[in-house]
Amino acid sequence: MSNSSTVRWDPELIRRYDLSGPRYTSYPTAVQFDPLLSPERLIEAGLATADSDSPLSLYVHIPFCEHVCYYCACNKVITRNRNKAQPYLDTLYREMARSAELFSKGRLQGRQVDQLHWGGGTPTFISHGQMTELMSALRSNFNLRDDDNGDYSIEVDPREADAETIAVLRQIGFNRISLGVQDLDPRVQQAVNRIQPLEMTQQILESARSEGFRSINMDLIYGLPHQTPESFAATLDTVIGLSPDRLSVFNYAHLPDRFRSQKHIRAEDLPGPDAKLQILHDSIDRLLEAGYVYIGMDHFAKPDDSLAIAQRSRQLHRNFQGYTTHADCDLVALGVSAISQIGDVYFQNEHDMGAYTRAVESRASAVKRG
Ligand SMILES: C=Cc1c2[nH]c(c1C)Cc1[nH]c(c(CCC(=O)O)c1C)Cc1[nH]c(c(C)c1CCC(=O)O)Cc1[nH]c(c(C)c1C=C)C2
Ligand SMILES: C[C@H]1O[C@@H](n2cnc3c(N)ncnc32)[C@H](O)[C@@H]1O
Ligand code: MET
Ligand code: SF4
Repeated sequence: MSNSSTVRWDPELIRRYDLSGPRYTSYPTAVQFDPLLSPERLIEAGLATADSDSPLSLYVHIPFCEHVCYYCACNKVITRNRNKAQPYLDTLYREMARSAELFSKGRLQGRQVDQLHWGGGTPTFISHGQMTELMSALRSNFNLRDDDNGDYSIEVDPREADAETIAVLRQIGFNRISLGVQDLDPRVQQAVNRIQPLEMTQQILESARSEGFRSINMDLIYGLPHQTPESFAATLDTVIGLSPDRLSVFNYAHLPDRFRSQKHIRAEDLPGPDAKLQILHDSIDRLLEAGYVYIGMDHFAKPDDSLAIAQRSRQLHRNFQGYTTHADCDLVALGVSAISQIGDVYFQNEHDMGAYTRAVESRASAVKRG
């Protein structure tokens, strides 16, 4: 789409593609990984094609959540035991030192980190002290910017943060934030086990604004149990009233055999394909009317947001994490199940916490396949 003020809408086309296929959320799809290459050979191949001048993008995965949201398809560990965080961080530090040595030392010395993202799970599950220490460790291993000109973002669950958390995040160097909202309807929230009153989201949003975060994103999901075109329109109107800089509106992927907690969601409570299509259609119309620009896939942004500006100047790029204004970065990803991209090669870390920990303990790397 070159001209962002309108979206061409072709119901025929949509029906034709209303099939299950490999999901776009995960490019490359699993089949494109080659399990036969050893991790060492992979890393060599990536290093051989890596560009020594290109900036770096860093991703850190923090998998813990205190409560399970039934719909969730993310790689996470549900626990109330905060003592689990430190051993994981210790493993992460070990992996980090090795990754820095491989990808930011020697020939690749000093590559500037233009993009940093902490995702999860719930990154704010760890304590303020642990977050501060994690950022310091990243700074001492990689060349982080200190001029606030990088895109340094974090996923925040409003139920797991307060004004002080937001202040700490800003202080340690984050300038973008993404809030998980999903749906504001109490009935939907109940059905997905995620009770999050509007006031909670509002408070975190206000804190983020007053701390000077330059971009605030919110995640919504359509297709959740008990949603109707009317109920989702109400959620969307309230969200538009909150005026986030960006909005992600994800299509709920219901795969209960793969994501066990989705078995708590009854198929008969889900909106049917027609209702879902109506919700999507209404949402796009409503967002365009409210002045948002359609970036592509699930993403919308205000016209003055860097993604929208990049789209107009044709500088918009997509990697497997989503849209980005950074074309040329190699991506170094740390943590359980994280995926890196160095030169022409993708690497995936061990998915399972035990396997990840053992791999880092024995060889300081958890790359499983690429
Ligand atoms: C942070 C949350 C999410 C991530 N992925 C999804 C969410 C909500 C969505 C998702 N990811 C996968 C599926 C399954 C679909 C299927 O066809 O089976 C769904 C609904 C699987 C998946 N995700 C990634 C890969 C490579 C795969 C397929 C391979 C596999 O089975 O392991 C990559 C990936 N997942 C997330 C991110 C941020 C990401 C890329 C960096 C998290
Ligand atoms: C990272 C974001 O992924 C979205 N998310 C989590 N699980 C699913 C799913 N099964 N289908 C679609 N989106 C999902 C949430 O909106 C979360 O905030
Ligand atoms: N766990 C956070 C939330 O649900 C971030 C998005 S989901 C990985 O709000
Ligand atoms: S949506 Fe976020 S908070 Fe909920 S289970 Fe998934 S990762 Fe955890």
